[in-house]
Amino acid sequence: QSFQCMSCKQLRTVILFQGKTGYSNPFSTKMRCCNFLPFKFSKMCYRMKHKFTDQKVVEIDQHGVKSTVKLRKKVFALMDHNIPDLIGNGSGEMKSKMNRKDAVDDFDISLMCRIFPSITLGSAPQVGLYDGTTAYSETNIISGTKDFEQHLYDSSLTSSPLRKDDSFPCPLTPQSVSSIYEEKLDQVTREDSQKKVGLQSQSNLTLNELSLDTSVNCLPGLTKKQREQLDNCGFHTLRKLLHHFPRSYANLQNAHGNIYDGQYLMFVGEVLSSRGVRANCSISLLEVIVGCQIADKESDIEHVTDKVGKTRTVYLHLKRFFRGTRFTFKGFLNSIANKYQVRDIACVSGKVKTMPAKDHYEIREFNIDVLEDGKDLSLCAKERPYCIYPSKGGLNPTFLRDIIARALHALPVIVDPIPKDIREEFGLLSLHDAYFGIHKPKDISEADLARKRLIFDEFFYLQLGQLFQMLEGLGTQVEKIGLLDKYRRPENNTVCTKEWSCLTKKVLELLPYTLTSGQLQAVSEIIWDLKRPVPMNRLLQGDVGCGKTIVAFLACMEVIGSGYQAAFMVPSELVAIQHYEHLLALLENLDEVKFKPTVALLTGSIPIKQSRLIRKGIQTGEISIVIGTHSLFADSVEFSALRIAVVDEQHRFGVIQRGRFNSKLFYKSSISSLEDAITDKSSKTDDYMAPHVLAMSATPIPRTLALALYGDMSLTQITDLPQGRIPVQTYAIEGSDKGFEDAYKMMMDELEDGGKIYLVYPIIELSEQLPQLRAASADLKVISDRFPGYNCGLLHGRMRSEEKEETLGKFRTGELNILLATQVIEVGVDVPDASMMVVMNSERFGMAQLHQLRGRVGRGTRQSKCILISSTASGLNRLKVLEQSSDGFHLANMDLLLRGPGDLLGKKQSGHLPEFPITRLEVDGNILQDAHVAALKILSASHDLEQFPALKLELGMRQPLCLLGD
Ligand SMILES: Nc1ncnc2c1ncn2[C@@H]1O[C@H](COP(=O)(O)OP(=O)(O)OP(=O)(O)O)[C@@H](O)[C@H]1O
Repeated sequence: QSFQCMSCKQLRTVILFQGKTGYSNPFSTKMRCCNFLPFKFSKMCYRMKHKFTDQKVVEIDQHGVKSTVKLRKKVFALMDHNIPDLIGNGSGEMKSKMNRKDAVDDFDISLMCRIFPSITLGSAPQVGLYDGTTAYSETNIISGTKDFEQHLYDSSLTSSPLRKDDSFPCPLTPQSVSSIYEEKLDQVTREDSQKKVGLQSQSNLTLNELSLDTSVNCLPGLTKKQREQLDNCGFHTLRKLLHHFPRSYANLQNAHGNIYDGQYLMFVGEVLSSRGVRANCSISLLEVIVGCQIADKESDIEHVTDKVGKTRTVYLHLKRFFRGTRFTFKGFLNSIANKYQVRDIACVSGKVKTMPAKDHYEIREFNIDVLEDGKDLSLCAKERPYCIYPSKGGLNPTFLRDIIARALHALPVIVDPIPKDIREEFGLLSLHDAYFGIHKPKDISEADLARKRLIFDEFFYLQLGQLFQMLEGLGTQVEKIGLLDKYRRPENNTVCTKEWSCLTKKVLELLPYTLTSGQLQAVSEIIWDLKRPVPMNRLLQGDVGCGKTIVAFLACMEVIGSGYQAAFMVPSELVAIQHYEHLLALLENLDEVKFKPTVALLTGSIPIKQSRLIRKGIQTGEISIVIGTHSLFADSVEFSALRIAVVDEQHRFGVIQRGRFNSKLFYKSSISSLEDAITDKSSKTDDYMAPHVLAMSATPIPRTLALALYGDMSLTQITDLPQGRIPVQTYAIEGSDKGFEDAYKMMMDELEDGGKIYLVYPIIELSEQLPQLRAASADLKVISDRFPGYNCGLLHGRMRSEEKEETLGKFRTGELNILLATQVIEVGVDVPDASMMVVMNSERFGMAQLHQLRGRVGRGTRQSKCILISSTASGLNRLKVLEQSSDGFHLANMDLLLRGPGDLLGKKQSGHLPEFPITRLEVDGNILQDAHVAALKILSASHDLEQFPALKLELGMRQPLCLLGD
């Protein structure tokens, strides 16, 4: 394509050059120039009637095109000459056409001019970069109905099954298309469903073909672009689409009567205006005004549309602000404003704020959904929930709603892998009905039932997967039946004290206190498990200081009493040493030497020679219980007859690691030397069994969460505290000068009263980056000076193990009165007479962490105090919750309700939490129990799920988490 004296190629080069070098934003301009401008210009060159263009180009050409400078000049010349003149010199007709929106023929130069800001239109000021680009951005947004209508229209020209009659093609309005489509689809679906029922009962093949995992491509009317977009957003299958659940349901009659400031309300009304306004150079605003008819009284709601009851109109001013220069361009403002057209019927929800004018309300944080069947205002009078979908990956909710509706229609009726009798027993909808109920509920109770069914599924497959995996790991049918039996009747799973081993009973007698009923129950449950030929996998939960350690010790004694070994793993060396000493002290009083188990300590800092000896002792069976840190995992540690592995503070080790003990199988070859001294040999028949695992957690988490997270484990909770414990008095104070003075005064009172104080710091050394944080070592002198006559010590993670132990020992014996420490003391440190804790910069700690820290005091019978100093006022509110309760379970439940499971468990731990797209663990816990029972029923009927092929298939599709470790 050439243009007289200047070839099209030359022209393109010129424009590209200009694009590359001439604009202030070269990147975006370059892209636009490359893609768009040359094409448009080449088209322009065709227009021979533009004589002026002709003339100019000839004139420009005389400059020659050899040097770059000349080339640039040429372009500028081209650009600087008014383009309307260029294209329409002498053609007033053309100019007037350009002003008429619909008159733009094959070449829209005005649009091009608006896109490229340096092209000026006459003497008009330059226009914004995004101005006029609405049309482009809009075409980028997938518009389901539009494309589908197009498809319908196209297919109507061919012999489409959806074609209504022979009068096609005719001008189709969106409404007519929509209704034709619905009508036809309903008809087709009904027929299809009937066919499918028959087919499904005939062959399995059909069942697979019609499964939920059919590709979305099976949906009618999808364009190629839509398919791609669905694919990019992860909607590959019908299941994926149907599992895009509504975010909420709009109750179409929510707002009525008086409306007050701050209420969260839902309205349905008509869009009266929508505009995008540029407030200043960097702030813009979208304002949509919606007029809604609301009933004056609740009883009048039904008559909103028939106007029988008393109604009034309220005006909602929806305002959304945008900050940033790029949001102030006209194109952007037009595009956002055009999303809502006058007379659209929209469902609006948000927090209302009264405006000075009567019945006018402002909503700044709002959701607005244009109703697809919005023309029917009578919707307002129907008790009909309206699904509000979240958008995903750029797909707008309206399109998603439409496509989900199509997926529903394509859904086979018999799609449910859960047997009918199980559904009936637990009052569940069929899966088909559940999908309809959740996406197209007739009323909210139907949506509720549907939700229940889908939540049930989430729990059920998780439980089924976990139990199935456990059963797979067992060798014999007897073991499998035993395991299922255990889960089925947990209340019977206890062994009374009389039946405990002699060693356990003797240790129990040595205790300076009596066990609480929670502790007794826990030991009985664990011993019941230990007596079984199936490896135990149990989680022992309890609040800080409830006495879990002794429960675990007794469990260890039980297996040692039967001639086996025990391993006790803790998260820090400090705690390992403490437990070691505690156990030695306890066993010291054991009279009969033959009963006395050999206790060893194995941590990373034990000299190599000594640790070699210990490992040998473990291997030969001389050592019956070893307490240590993660070094117990090392491959070099081989047990002679490991029967129980206690994993303390399991959240620190993660879920997978505990499985590693399973590889340390019991070997019969070398039998413990203790064996001869033992009388109880009851359970020594099973030679190659993985050890029992008892995991302990001092971070109480609600039962539902624990079951979801550790579904493969039995759960024991100690909910009581030893007698005489007085709740710790907690004070949250601001770290002002006065706050510190108050804290120091309380500390002085405590010291004078004979108490011991922990001072907890977030860091060891002062940090330049975080000057607001107080540091332990920097404060040592300050505190020593402040409390003359009292000894202060320092404890932190960078100290060597012996130093730490020495310091803690001094604090324990009372040589030190104040211990300045970091979080090292958070877990397991037990100094029963420590009576006060002051936490500096408490806002830096999580709630669970603070509760743990606080648990270091109040472990004796003395009234203890905990002062939480916050350096920010905002952090103080959060800390106030701790002031009100010292019950870990209560705090965990509160936390779960307020923050959800992710925040409660923390990033690392919640990573192990299975995904629950619809379940809210904080409120749906009750369904978990049903799901658990149902899973047991299924597995009891068929251990390998062979009788339930559909269930097995579904289980495979859902890929439950492997929680058992390696
Ligand atoms: N039944 C009881 N009566 C009185 N004191 C008890 C009882 N059980 C345990 N204790 C004592 O309570 C203190 C706390 O026990 P332990 O260290 O076992 O708690 P814990 O549950 O492990 O707490 P943490 O998770 O904070 O370590 C210990 O000093 C222990 O000796």
